[in-house]
Amino acid sequence: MDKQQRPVLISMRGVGLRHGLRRVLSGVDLDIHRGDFMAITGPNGGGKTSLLRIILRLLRPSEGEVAYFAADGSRADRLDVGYLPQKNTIDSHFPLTVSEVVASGLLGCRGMSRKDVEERTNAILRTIGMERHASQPIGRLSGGQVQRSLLGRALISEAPLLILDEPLSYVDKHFEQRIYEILREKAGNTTIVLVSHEMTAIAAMATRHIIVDGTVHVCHSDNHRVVCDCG
Ligand SMILES: Nc1ncnc2c1ncn2[C@@H]1O[C@H](COP(=O)(O)OP(=O)(O)OP(=O)(O)O)[C@@H](O)[C@H]1O
Repeated sequence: MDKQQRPVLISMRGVGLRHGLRRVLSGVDLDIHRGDFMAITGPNGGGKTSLLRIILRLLRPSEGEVAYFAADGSRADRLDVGYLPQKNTIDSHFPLTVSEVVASGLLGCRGMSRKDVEERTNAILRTIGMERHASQPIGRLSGGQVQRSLLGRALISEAPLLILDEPLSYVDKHFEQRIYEILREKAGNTTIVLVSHEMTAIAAMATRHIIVDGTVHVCHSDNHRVVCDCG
């Protein structure tokens, strides 16, 4: 279905962000439609993570409005979302196992039995290739293994919206290919918003491309390929 016909999921109008005197984002007008695969790139410090955090309502914009919409077009208070943050916010001293970190992605899901949670967790551990590390404390993992675990946490609820901030960070080339497979499987039936500096493979999968450098530049051409950050 053409993007114009798909219902809007998230709408941003006149959104801006300041940190103290420093202006990070201004004049952001952006609609994210159901089923979009939106690839976001841009220079370091351009405001990509800030934009995602505003979309997630983890950060309040200094001006403008962010609205969520249900499938029938009515306003929604919240969205079910799987989120992979750019920065690993897990305290390495916190006594959590890989399984527990992955399963924590189900905390907002009601009505699941312990067995359901266990089965879903085991399935995701296989998806991210971390079955052998299931009982290992998260603090004793490599950077790439933590990243896989956090991706598992984002995927486990099978939320209709997936927001991934630099999912390719720390992972090896083999798992990078696995991430592309996962994204191909999800694309179409999940709305994906993904930030990356590595666009070669992702740009070919994405249905929309934007560059964030203090504001949002939407690339309209169907054949557009984002091959490098704008400088
Ligand atoms: N909590 C904060 N307090 C003050 N300034 C901040 C804060 N968080 C981010 N910034 C500033 O906001 C700007 C945008 O940061 P952001 O992390 O959104 O950029 P980015 O495009 O994701 O960068 P990168 O590509 O390096 O990950 C940067 O100049 C950063 O220093």
